[in-house]
Amino acid sequence: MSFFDTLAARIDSADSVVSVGLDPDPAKLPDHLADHDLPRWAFNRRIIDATHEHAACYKPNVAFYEDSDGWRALRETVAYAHGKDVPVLLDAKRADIGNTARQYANLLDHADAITVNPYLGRDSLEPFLAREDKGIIVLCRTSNPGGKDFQNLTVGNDKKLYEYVAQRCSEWNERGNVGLVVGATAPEELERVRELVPDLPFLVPGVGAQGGDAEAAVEYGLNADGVGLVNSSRGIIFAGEGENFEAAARQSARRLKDRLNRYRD
Ligand SMILES: O=C(O)c1cc(=O)[nH]c(=O)n1[C@@H]1O[C@H](COP(=O)(O)O)[C@@H](O)[C@H]1O
Repeated sequence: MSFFDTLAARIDSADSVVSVGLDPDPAKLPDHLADHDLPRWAFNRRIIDATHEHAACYKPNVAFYEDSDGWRALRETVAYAHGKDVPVLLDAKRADIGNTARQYANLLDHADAITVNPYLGRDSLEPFLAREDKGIIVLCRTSNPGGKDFQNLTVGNDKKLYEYVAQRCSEWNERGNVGLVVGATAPEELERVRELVPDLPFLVPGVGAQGGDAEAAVEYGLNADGVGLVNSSRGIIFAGEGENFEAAARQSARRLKDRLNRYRD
């Protein structure tokens, strides 16, 4: 089964397009988890318990796990999410020259989908694109303020770089496994990318802590089949503090789900 078929089924069963970002910043973890063998895993387990019924997907960003305990915490987290029937999108933003990219693509042995960056070109993505059953989600127009520095430059005669990226990715979607990252903080670009590539599912980060446009995220982030994801990380996992942080996370995930569902067909 392809990643997007799995995701479509999950969106349907959870009635949700919420991607819960698992970015367990060690500086923000509740004190009572500090003595745990793997505090990030202890935190994620509680977050997953609290939010899984509202989650279409979990999106751990590997930046929060790139140390020896972190990789262990990530492995436990992925297995636990799968145990709740929720797919996992590894936010790694990788790509490199061919032989290195082949190694990076092995990350997909541990997850259902991955984010990659397109700036080294087609061959740098090929080892990822070859994984037919996995989702390959390519950065197109990112949500950060500097997203416009390069991505909005006009290249060639009349197109923005992010527009080229969208069109190339659509051509590279020979196996039906490609999606795009387009931030909710750039609603005009989001609308434009949807116009250019009507069929690709988008991962739309930037709602919640970054203040992006939730309505645009749903209107343009989902394809005609209603497949796509709207991610919030800090806005959900750090909604509360202290011993009862899970309750606030649950409420925040449910609220985001309900809010986004108001804009779904
Ligand atoms: O690829 C991403 O997920 C991503 C792309 C982008 O343009 N902007 C963006 O914020 N993200 C990621 O989405 C998450 C957003 O986190 P919050 O701002 O806490 O909701 C982080 O893991 C970011 O790295």
